[in-house]
Amino acid sequence: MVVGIDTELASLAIDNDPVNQPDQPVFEVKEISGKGKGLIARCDILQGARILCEKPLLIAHPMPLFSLEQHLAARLKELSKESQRQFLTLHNNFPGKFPFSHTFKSNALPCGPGSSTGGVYPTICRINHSCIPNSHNNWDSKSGQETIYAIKPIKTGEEITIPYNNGGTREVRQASLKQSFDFDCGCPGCSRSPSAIRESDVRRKMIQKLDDAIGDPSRMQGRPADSLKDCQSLLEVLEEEFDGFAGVLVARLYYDAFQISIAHGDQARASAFARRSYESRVICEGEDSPETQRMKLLALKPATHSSAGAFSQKWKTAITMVPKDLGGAAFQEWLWQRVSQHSCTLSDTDEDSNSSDEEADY
Ligand SMILES: C[S@@+](CC[C@H](N)C(=O)[O-])C[C@H]1O[C@@H](n2cnc3c(N)ncnc32)[C@H](O)[C@@H]1O
Repeated sequence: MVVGIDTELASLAIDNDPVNQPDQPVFEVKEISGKGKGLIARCDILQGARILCEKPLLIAHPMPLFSLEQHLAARLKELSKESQRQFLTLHNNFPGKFPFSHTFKSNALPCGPGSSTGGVYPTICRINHSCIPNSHNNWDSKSGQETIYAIKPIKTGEEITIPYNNGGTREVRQASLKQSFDFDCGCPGCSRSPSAIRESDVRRKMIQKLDDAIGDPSRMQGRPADSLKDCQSLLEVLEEEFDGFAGVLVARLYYDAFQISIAHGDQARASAFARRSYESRVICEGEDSPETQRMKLLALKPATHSSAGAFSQKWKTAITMVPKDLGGAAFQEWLWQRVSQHSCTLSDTDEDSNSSDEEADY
């Protein structure tokens, strides 16, 4: 059975409001062996719960060290005594000359993905890095705040962690953390046995390879079924490497699957992929984040996307064709149907770009 517009989604607003009361934080700041201070959960925290939300003490754009020192000194004077104390007691990896700049650099988080503007926060900057993080940090441009959401269930006593870098093999991650923050990562991912690290490195390389292939527009145009297959494979590798939900990486891959589908006219699957991206974003950033809301809108109206039908209409479906009565496994089968019809994988050689794609309406 198929039904019309997804009224369930239209009225859906997933509630993951703060678990955190000002007088009862769900974490405590503690000394952690080999890492300085860190945040430890004081109770079990549910996946998708908002752990913390803070305004920056200071923000700064990239500038030479000397100018940054002057800029920070001036801004610091404008802060309350308590905020000054909070900044001055943050970790400094490079003590000595330029204390304000080096404290800033040891702690700053980008104000949004890819932003060169950085911000420092009294408590969020106590959160240590993990290559297999259990939390996600996100800049909310509307409220001008950084938020931290639990992307996995966190047990009482467990450390709350976020990723400081973009991944890669252990060697690549260690080198980038050393260069940017001057520390040797001691997270669970980096402390695995040599054989487990080798296996992890193979997965990390596969993640990179699949990501590159998915982002290739000519492949998306000429061999969309293979691009979708790569999305499905990426999902599996991410789950294995990240011990379950891989956070925003999953939201992004569903958005890629959305784009592949909608560019070939498949509104039904595009809507279903956007919905999954929306649900993943809610876990990572909450219901009200702009990206979450964008995914929700695309799930409801996939044809409004700028690349709708841009490559072809050969997979054309109407949004009303999303099956409503299929259970988990059967829905999965329907969702990735175009993948299972085509056995080609990343390792296969390139063939005639359209040879594996059918001209059929579903
Ligand atoms: C933003 S601060 C985090 C809070 C810091 N631990 C503190 O005491 O305030 C970043 C610093 O914490 C330490 N750190 C963070 N993650 C770590 C990890 N995975 N392994 C070892 N040290 C880590 C490093 O010294 C790093 O430069």
